[in-house]
Amino acid sequence: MLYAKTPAHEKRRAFRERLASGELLRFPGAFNPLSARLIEQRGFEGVYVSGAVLAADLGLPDIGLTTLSEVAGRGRQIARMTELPAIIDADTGFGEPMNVARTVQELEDAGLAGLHIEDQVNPKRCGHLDGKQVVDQHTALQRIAAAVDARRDENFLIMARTDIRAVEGLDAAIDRAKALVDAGADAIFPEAMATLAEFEAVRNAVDVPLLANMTEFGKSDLFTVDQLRDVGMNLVIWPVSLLRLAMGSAMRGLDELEASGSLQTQLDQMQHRAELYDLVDYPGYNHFDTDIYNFTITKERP
Ligand SMILES: C[C@](O)(C(=O)O)[C@H](CC(=O)O)C(=O)O
Ligand SMILES: [Mg+2]
Repeated sequence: MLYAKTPAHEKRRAFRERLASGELLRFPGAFNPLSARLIEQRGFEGVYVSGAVLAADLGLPDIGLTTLSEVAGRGRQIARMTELPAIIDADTGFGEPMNVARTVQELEDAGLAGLHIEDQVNPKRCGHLDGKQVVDQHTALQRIAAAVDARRDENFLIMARTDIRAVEGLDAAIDRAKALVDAGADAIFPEAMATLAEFEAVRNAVDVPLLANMTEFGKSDLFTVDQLRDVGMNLVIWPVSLLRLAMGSAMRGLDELEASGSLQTQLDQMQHRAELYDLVDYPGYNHFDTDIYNFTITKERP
């Protein structure tokens, strides 16, 4: 009801404990607060808040146009809806190391369980596109050191993402991952790995938890959870997938509506009113006022 009950520090503590166990935790990307609830209801271990989705939601490309306030605001709306830990994409940290420090504190205050900061230059781009550029190692490490220094909850996860694989190759990615860990990163997000063997090579090089990005239409094949577990990954995200599914479904629905003038044939594609009301916990509001939930909804689709 209303919001999740688990306080942020407790979500972070439990998240760190699970991460330390070495298991693979699955974090689909929530494209809005309601979808975070769905991710929880469907049995996943956490929620990812994607920068690409945040930008796309506003009709913007993913090139660093969104502001820290927008990102923190959306992160807060999503994190408070679920008992699960939510980790958020902080892009390049919104500027210089001092901006990174402020970013960490804002996102901590917003109730997130952690974030990732990447080593791209500004303007950044999706990690699965060609033509990326990364900052020098010193700058990349400064960003992470500033992030680690700024957090107030030691369980707030500071993950370093490196985009260097697509620019300078796997050896450079391994070197940078090691340096980022030495700078204090709690976890590494090796972006745009081409094969499972590449994930495995990073696994063999560092001891901290590793994240695999299973974004569609990118540089990585869509490996299964079992395959990623076998090569020692600890977190997997499907950052934009729910938005892609929802928008694909919306496109087909609109085409049908435009063509036939009715959505009657689409009902079985839709979340039923009863499912929606269950997700937003209508019955729970009787706690305040028993006049609120005093109706029944038939679950059959006409
Ligand atoms: C993970 C990512 O940073 C995101 O913003 O969700 C993107 C995803 C995408 O654009 O497909 C990325 O750079 O991989
Ligand atoms: Mg991103």
